[in-house]
Amino acid sequence: MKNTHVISVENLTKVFGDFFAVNNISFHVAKGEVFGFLGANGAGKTTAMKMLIGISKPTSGEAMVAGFDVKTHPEEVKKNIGYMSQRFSLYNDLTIRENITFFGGIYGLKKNDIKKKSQDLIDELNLHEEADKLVGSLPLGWKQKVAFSVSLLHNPQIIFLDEPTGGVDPITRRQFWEMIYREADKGKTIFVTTHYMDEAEYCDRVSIMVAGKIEALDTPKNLKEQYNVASMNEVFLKLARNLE
Ligand SMILES: Nc1ncnc2c1ncn2[C@@H]1O[C@H](COP(=O)(O)OP(=O)(O)OP(=O)(O)O)[C@@H](O)[C@H]1O
Repeated sequence: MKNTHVISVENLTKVFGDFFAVNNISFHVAKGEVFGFLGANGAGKTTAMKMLIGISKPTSGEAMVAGFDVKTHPEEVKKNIGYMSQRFSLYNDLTIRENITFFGGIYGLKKNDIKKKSQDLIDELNLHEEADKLVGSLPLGWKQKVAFSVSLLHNPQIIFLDEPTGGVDPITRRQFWEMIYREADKGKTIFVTTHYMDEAEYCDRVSIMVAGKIEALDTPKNLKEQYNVASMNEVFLKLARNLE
């Protein structure tokens, strides 16, 4: 049963000057859940995510991530999570194998462990021909798949993905989501932001942020029923329109 909360957020708020970028949000995410974190541009998703990964101090409120308080134990939070941002890419001038070795070192893995993990990753992604090519020569979709695998090298409990598939073609996006499901099946928790509404349909639950607040949070099925529409895209549009 998915009943253990690995992310617990209570009244989390971030204020810049007198602007509430994140305004009193509360939610829980269960172990093994694929949790979609949606919102229009500027809704506050990245600001919220930065607090959850321990790199931005909340103005007020609480967040426990992987068993640690983001305010008092941000370093422990970082050790227990993986993070991949849309703009994070690997080093273009290193090969795939060199990137894995480099990031494995940063994550503090032992030499033998890095060797084994790089081989596993190359096998899993079927990258035998590309492993010793410069990452810069790979298509974006491949880079993002490798970046996702690299964010898992230190075996984190939770993986935060900030628009991981932005600009990636639909087939590669589908493959990326297959990777996400594989990790969720292994008990990893996935916290993912996306602008693609087909991807929102793949999440176990989805929250929708509007102007710093969570306006809706439920399974895609329940949200569609609640708003009496056929797709998550329409749910999203209804919520965004309500604001206007
Ligand atoms: N360091 C900062 N100082 C002042 N304002 C900020 C800062 N960081 C973010 N903001 C503002 O907070 C609001 C929310 O930004 P945020 O990046 O969290 O939105 P988002 O939902 O992630 O949007 P996007 O989908 O475009 O990434 C925006 O109005 C942004 O300008």
